[in-house]
Amino acid sequence: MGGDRPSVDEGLALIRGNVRPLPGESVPIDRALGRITAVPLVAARTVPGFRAAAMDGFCLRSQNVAAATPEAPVRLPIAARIAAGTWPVPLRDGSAAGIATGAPVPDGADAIVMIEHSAVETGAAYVTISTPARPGLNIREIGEDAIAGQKVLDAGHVITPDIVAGMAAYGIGQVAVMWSPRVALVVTGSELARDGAAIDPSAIIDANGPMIAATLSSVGAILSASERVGDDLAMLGAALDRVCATDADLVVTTGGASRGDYDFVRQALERRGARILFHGLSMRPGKPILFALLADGRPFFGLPGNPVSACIGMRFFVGQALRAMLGLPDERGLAVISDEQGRDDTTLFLRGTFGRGPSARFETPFDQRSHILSSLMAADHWLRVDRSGGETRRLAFPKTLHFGR
Ligand SMILES: Nc1nc2c(c(=O)[nH]1)N[C@H]1C(S)=C(S)[C@@H](COP(=O)(O)OP(=O)(O)OC[C@H]3O[C@@H](n4cnc5c(N)ncnc54)[C@H](O)[C@@H]3O)O[C@H]1N2
Ligand code: MOO
Repeated sequence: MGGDRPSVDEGLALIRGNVRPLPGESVPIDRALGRITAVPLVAARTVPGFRAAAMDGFCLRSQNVAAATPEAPVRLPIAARIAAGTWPVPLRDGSAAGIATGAPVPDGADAIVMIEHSAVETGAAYVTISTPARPGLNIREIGEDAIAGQKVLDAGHVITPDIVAGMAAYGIGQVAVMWSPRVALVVTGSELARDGAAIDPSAIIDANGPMIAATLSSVGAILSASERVGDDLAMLGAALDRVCATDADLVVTTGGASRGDYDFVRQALERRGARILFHGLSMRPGKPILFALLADGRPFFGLPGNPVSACIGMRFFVGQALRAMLGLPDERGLAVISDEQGRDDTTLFLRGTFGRGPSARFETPFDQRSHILSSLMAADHWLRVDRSGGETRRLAFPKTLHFGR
């Protein structure tokens, strides 16, 4: 491969610029978890919808207890007991009503004194209040969380359990989400066996296929078609034709991305009229990655066969395409302090971990070769190091692809 490969940032920009967002669809709230909001969420209800008690205690008029102290408590008749889920009658001046957290505050009351600052007399007809209260004390005001019609979340958010809680509270029963991307996969390699059963001595077990399937499922994308082929141009071409005939939004291969005698991915693509946007990026590992648009415009990734390189391809580059499809912004790493010096004009992706010591340095004590999966399993973050023009940038990324913020 030539020495004039695009940089990682140029590659990411090419992906962003050539992958269109998918359409949206409407789903009920109980099927929304993990999906991505396609439009801003708007509250259907005002919350709180009424003035509500924030504490268990007594609602009253603050003026009536202005002089209350533990030494000189104020005695008030108990006019009612108000439970949550009931609608109270107005409170008469000079009286108090027992009230439960979440219950509507009656007209005429402007404060709630916590039960801890009260004593109910035998017979429960009177309460003594031993503290003054300011107007509004322990009352949740109407709409202080959200007003009906108000935007409560932007488009482009992964729906998490807390967002499900908000949607339920604000009366949003149905939500517009982005389609789940459908991905077709062709795993190439004559040496690949499916699992540990009776494999011949030169065979290895397919790691990339399961990794790709798992990555997709972890972000709510769908592995919609999957094939395995040996290193043979005709067989690869036929497999590509089959998966491209499906409704996949994106096609991925692993292996055969380099330039050896058995590396046919590029040839098979070119014969099918694909437009290669890059083949090789200035990075290590994962350098031979290929990104193309199929003749019909769908995006295609040829991931290198080395398992760590394939992981990087999925994590950062297929991940970028999925982000573009889902209307999500580019990912931003976290600037960290590390001893890694990088290499001029080559991005390094290093397996690492945040230091456990007080120095807060990012550490990279792992075997960084691209066939060593054990070190990738042990690491918890990627460190991306870019050095150019005397400047070094070090950014940490969570090891696993995710679309949260
Ligand atoms: N002369 C050159 N040789 C290589 C170059 C190069 O530039 N010039 N690049 C190296 C780099 S970097 C990488 S990465 C690999 C890319 O290889 P390919 O994409 O062509 O993949 P293969 O040759 O098929 O396999 C490479 C390696 O990975 C193993 N492999 C393949 N598929 C799987 C899988 N599904 N699960 C687990 N392991 C897999 C395969 O057995 C090989 O060991 O090329 C270098 N060579
Ligand atoms: O970059 Mo390859 O991806 O070194 O093994």
